[in-house]
Amino acid sequence: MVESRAFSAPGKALLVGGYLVLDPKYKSYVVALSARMHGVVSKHESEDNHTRVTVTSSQFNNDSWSYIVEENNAFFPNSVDGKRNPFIEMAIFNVFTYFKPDLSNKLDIQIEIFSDSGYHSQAGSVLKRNSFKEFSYHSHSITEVPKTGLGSSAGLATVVTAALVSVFNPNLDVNRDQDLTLIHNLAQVAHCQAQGKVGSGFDVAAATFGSIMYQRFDPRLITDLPEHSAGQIYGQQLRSLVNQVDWKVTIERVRLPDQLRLVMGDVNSGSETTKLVAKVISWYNANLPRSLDVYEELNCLNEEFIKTLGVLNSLAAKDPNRYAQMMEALNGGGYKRIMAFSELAKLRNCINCIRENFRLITKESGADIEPSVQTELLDACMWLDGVLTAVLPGAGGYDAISLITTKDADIRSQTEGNSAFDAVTWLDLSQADIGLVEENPIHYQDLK
Ligand SMILES: Nc1ncnc2c1ncn2[C@@H]1O[C@H](COP(=O)(O)OP(=O)(O)OP(=O)(O)O)[C@@H](O)[C@H]1O
Ligand SMILES: C[C@@](O)(CCOP(=O)(O)O)CC(=O)O
Repeated sequence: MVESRAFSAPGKALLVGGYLVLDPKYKSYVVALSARMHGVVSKHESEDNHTRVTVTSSQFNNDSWSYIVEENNAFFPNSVDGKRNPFIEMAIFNVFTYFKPDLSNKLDIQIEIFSDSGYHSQAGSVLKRNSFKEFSYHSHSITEVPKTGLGSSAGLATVVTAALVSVFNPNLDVNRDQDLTLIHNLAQVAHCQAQGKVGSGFDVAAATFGSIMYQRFDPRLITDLPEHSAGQIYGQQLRSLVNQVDWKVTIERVRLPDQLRLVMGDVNSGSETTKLVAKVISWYNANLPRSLDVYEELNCLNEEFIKTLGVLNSLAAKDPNRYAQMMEALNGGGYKRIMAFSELAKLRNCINCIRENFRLITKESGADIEPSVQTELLDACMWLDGVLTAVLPGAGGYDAISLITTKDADIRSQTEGNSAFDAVTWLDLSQADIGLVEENPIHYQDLK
């Protein structure tokens, strides 16, 4: 019998810290989501004289990417049919290079990818399920299906990395921090190289560790690695970076306060983060020192927001009566009653001021971080019963919006038939703080 293993990793919403988190000195707050990316891996003896890795994503018009990997080609994956996926390629390259496996017995490694519905707009998809899981099947390839911005590429890089690590280290245990750190470091390198070295890595960190307060590592750790073609030298430096170097990254596990939850709404559009980042960086550089003042102010607001969530968290445990009154106020108590609670007022004021600063950057940089249609939508959300805050997560723009609401808030029924919310599809997902987990491979069989 062929032995399989399966892993899954969550999507993310960066609630505060967008853009600033690209600089290691600023903190961000990332919520991991119930929408997850899954990878099921099996290892066979190769039937020809090659080691092969084939990754299939049958949900997307039977997409598949097949690579031959050889030591004498410095483990650089060579596409069998010219079809390429940079995230998969860089995960294969870095895991093989790290383990430097003896490939005299040729392997045939197969990885099946499954992604939960929240990652992509669902128009025209068909559900297939078994008694454990259900997934949406699309008639188009992965690059043609609109995404919601939950970090599918980070999830993919993380599960493919975990799957391959499990092939070369059968004792892999994702409940051990040391093993998680190995996967995190390798997946960061792979994702960063595949993405063109622009991201802060918060998405890979959340895919691995779950909901976190995140401060990034120095980007030079990865950009200073030698060219891939450097072969052995690349391998030595990669192993040293992954095993020995202190990344000086802050990853502290967090959770939203009790009785609060995250609601995400897809606006069916999507934004290109790399283009937004390029515009913001050029605005920042052209407007120093004023732009630094804007960032410093944003940072104070972000820190205040993160701190106040912590205060709410302890209040829920220490003073449950007052906490219950706060939840009641949010559930339709009206503006005055909500703002009478200093912690709630603080959280709302922080978000209002953060949004104001991003509208200023939007105007001055030309990057659509909070375009006016989204301003109207977020403002409309703030009037709904049960809503504490409404933000554009991450890079902003036209990716899904994020609300923090009470657990009793019924956003769907309050917005149904209201033209202010015509553009929004509420996603069927919530926060789920856990990062990478091992799954049962049987749960992915016989989907109908
Ligand atoms: N289920 C999947 N199967 C195979 N490849 C996938 C899958 N999901 C995502 N990908 C890869 O990730 C790419 C999308 O990554 P991209 O970084 O643009 O979006 P994202 O990570 O979902 O969103 P964001 O960066 O806004 O959080 C796809 O083009 C594809 O290469
Ligand atoms: C703009 C940025 O800070 C956040 C991007 O977030 P998202 O991928 O749009 O959710 C970039 C990054 O941190 O990688």
